[in-house]
Amino acid sequence: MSLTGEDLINIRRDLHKIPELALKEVQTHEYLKNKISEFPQDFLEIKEFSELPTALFVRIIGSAPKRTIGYRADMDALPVMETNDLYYRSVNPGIMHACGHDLHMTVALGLISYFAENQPSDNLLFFFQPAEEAESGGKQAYDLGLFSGKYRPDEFYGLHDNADLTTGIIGCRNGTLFAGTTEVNVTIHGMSGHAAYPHKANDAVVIAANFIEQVQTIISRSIDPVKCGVITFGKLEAGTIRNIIAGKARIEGTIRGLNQEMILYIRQRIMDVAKGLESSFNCQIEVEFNQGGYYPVENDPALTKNFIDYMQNNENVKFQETAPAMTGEDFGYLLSKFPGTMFWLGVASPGALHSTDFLPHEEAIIDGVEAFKGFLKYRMNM
Ligand SMILES: CC(=O)N[C@@H](CCC[C@H](N)C(=O)O)C(=O)O
Repeated sequence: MSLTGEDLINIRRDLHKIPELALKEVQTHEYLKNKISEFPQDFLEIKEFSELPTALFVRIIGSAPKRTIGYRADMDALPVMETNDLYYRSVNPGIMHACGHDLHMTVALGLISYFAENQPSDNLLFFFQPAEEAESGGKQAYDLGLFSGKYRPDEFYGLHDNADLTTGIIGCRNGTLFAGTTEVNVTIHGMSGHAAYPHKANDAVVIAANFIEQVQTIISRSIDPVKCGVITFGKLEAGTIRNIIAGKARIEGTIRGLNQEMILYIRQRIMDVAKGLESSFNCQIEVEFNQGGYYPVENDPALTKNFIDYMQNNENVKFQETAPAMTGEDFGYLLSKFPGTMFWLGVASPGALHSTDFLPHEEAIIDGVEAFKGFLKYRMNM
């Protein structure tokens, strides 16, 4: 029997309890494997990879395949301390499914359980992907050659939950759905000293403060206001105690733009600011950039038109055309290799994505399974 709505909610709660960080999704991997082993196995294959041990492929062999349709569900959680008071709250302190990947995996399990019983006509490939929030697990899988031979999708789909959309709404747009991102790490080398003798030291905290302020003016003063860019520094570390001037500061952040040109422009301006501060503060500033697989998410024109047409014309689906978002996704890398579509699923959470009180409405899981199952059947003429 394919999974019921109640089964799906229980699965999501099980997964919610055991969040794991990027590339450490060991328990999650085991949980998924065990659950999938309970489904009929007649035309189902599970594939694991020693090169990317927490990843999992589930292939469902079609009855008369014309293509392989891929579906990606990300597995990792975030270093966030959950504040929701739930019986199924995270049991791993300081780690939380604050981006809804527990829900993404559950939707995939709902689809697998259905097609394990109702053989699809095309082949289906479900990719449980480690490391979406960091470390570019999708890119790693591609670069390791995992998508070769029978595991090569002809078209690829992926879903992300959306805290601001009404529960169950499917949101999508043709063209760019998500921004490209680049991680930026900055190390400022000043000179430590006694708090009472600033003239004999070079205060890395003051330099960091200037760096952050000046870099933020790139967005407000250097880029065309009708184009989008974001720079967020989410982590800042410096110093040891109040009365020692810090000799070193470390800043970690993320740059976002809806195209590569914007990302490269922001990178260049950050380097300009760093150079200027090196000379005005007589210090050294190291800047590292890492884009990994976080390319802009570009939905394929023809496949996405087909997807939107189906969702708009299906009376059981609530569809909304959405604007581009500045969230990032390494599914952008996979969509640069395989044509496909990424879409949103509304979960109406009171807390935002990545916040300690993110709390998606679980009924959305059933809506997500039904909407995408319907689309797959339509796509396969079933
Ligand atoms: C959907 C989502 O929240 N994705 C993350 C992706 C992070 C990419 C990279 N590690 C970075 O920080 O730039 C996001 O923060 O948008």
